[in-house]
Amino acid sequence: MKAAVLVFPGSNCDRDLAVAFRNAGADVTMVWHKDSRLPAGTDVVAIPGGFSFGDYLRCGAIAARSPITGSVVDHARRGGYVLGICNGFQVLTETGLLPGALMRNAGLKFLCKSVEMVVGTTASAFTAGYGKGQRVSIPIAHHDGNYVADDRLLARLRDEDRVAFRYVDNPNGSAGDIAGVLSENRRVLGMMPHPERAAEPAHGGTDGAALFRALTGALTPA
Ligand SMILES: NC(=O)CC[C@H](N)C(=O)O
Repeated sequence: MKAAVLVFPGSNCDRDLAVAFRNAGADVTMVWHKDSRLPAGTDVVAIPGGFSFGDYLRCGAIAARSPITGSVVDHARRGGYVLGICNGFQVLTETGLLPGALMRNAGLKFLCKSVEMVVGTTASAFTAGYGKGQRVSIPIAHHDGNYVADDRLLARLRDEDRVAFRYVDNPNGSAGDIAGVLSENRRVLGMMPHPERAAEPAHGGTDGAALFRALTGALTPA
């Protein structure tokens, strides 16, 4: 399975994300945002956390207009997989690949801690390694993680079983306690918590590793 990890000026979780994918058995290529094409045969595009372009304008807004992003949108429209974590989730809402928006945390503070989440659905290549309703503990580190969606969108996400993760104790004001959402075809996932920061025992927790294992396993030919 081939993963392309994007790197923007200000990305700071790109190498951790690459390590998590490699440990799961993926073949990883780092891709600078000024490239306009993804490596041939890319199965998954991974958009890492950080502060792309210093979070100017809105988090992820400038990265959503980088040369590589057009190829990411094409990849997703062709049915390719995309994983956006934290700033990556913000980029995905800014491109329109995922609905809703990420606004300032309700408490207006940067939050950096581990949070409990519940797995909302196992019906995706990202979440198939968990049990439905399973509780996982994964770190967050953001100031704009407040997921905003109107009632219609919330009902739609719920009816289509697209809420991948929910906070147990909502840290940032997110609508519907949503911590991660899937696209309509279930191949694009955006999530605020960082599974790559809970992927090996030295991190203090390994609940994030199942995501990388499940995704890599699902896309690796037998
Ligand atoms: N860790 C991150 O990706 C941070 C995301 C974003 N820049 C924020 O603080 O909201």
